[in-house]
Amino acid sequence: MNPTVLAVASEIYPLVKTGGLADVAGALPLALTELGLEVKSLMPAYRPVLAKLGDAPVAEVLAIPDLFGGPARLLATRQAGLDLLLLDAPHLFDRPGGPYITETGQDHPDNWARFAALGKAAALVAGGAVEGFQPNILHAHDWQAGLAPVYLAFSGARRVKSLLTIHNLAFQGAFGAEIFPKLGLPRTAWSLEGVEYYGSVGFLKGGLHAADVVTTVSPTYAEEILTKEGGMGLDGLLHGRGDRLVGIVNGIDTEAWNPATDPDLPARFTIDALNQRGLNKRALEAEFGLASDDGPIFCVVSRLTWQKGMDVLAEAVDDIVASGVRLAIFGSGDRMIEGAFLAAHGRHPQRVGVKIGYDEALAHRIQGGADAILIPSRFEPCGLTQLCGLRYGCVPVVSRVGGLADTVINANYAAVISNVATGAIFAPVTAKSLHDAVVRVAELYRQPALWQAMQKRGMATDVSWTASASRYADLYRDLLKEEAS
Ligand SMILES: Nc1ncnc2c1ncn2[C@@H]1O[C@H](COP(=O)(O)OP(=O)(O)O[C@H]2O[C@H](CO)[C@@H](O)[C@H](O)[C@H]2O)[C@@H](O)[C@H]1O
Repeated sequence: MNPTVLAVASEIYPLVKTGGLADVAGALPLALTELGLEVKSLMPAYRPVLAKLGDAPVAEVLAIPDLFGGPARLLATRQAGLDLLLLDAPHLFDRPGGPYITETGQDHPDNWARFAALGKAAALVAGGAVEGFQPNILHAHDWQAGLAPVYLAFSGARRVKSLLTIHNLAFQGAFGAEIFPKLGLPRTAWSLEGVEYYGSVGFLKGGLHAADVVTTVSPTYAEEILTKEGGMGLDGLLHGRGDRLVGIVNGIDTEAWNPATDPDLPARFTIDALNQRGLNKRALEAEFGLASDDGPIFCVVSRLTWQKGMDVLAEAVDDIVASGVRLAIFGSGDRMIEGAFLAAHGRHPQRVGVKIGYDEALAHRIQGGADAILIPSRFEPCGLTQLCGLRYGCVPVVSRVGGLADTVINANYAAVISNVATGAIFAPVTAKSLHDAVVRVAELYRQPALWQAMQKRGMATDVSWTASASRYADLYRDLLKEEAS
């Protein structure tokens, strides 16, 4: 049986994005479609999403008279090659602020209802509520879609198999027990096998139990979340899933991230015309106000948070500068960390360039001009920026965690002499070991033949979705076979 997939996510690039989840939810369906699968993606019709639709034809395909306190409908449309179902529920989604937080940075107080509504709508679609579309696979992403497999399981629609993908176990969607009666789930769902989680309602927890298969975004992260340190309280449950927990690394959209055609780059380049990259580096120096010299520029494109180890980088900045390299730091997040980087810029105006903000085009210009990208994450389910770095000849320097360890080949002695290294891996995540890694990589940079070979190997690495999308398709097929047998 060919899989027909309903993908459910709270953010999808290019419609709305707060992080890597949106990239995956935007790119995986396209890769699956290339493999011949039918995929529709369900997401909330946030105010800016509706504003972005422009002239695209939109059809109402389902009316839901009361969905958590107001009327809702599903709108079918196409955007950026994606077949979309938008959950239009104005009382939940037509408001200012981001997908999860208000304009003043607080969680929307009714997030439980907003994302329960997403899960409920997904189960309705899986149950055949949209004429002409009967999925046999429901693929939910992260806690915001965590209740989709739960509603599905309790709806009795056993013909549809479900997967839940964990993009980040740190976000679990836990809410007070008082919301349970409002979820419309049977009483039996208030249990260890249901949504009950240490006396509260756990959206992710419920989904991890209810889904037929749980996946996460790299094999190493799939192992890490089985440990006490990495499991964030869910390791016991995940252990219980046995071989129903699978790690599949992410890819990136290699059309959007193509240095040969990238409209955002001052100079486009290829493996065979790598010297063109130098123009981007000069432009980057100018953009970040860095002194021009023949040493390397290490960059950051990241949420500036504890997860990403950005506080550790802030601690290491002075030593890194003392070793002769320059830094171009871009991102936003934790105010303290932003402040620490701005202060470092104050101390070393021409050695540390800092920009606070969010800008896709600038992310491309940085990856296309810097020599190396620093990713000192404390944990990293997969990571996408190291994949972009590989593709753009921006050598990744990463901590040995999660998907970072799975996608970069460390330039240790053996890897260097056998010509397989694509970057550098360090551990533990401390200022000292990060600094040591920077020094080690800067030494490699000073050996141009070796360095260029490493850049080229990175650029030749397959970071597309092709292989991973096939693995998801195989998983779907295996699940459907179980159903048939
Ligand atoms: N200031 C800025 N301006 C422009 N673009 C910026 C930016 N800061 C970050 N980005 C972009 O946002 C994305 C972030 O990707 P990450 O893999 O770091 O995801 P994140 O930690 O959000 O998500 C979680 O989900 C993803 C997807 O599964 C996992 O890879 C990851 O490990 C997990 O933590 C990248 O596309 C990056 O280029």
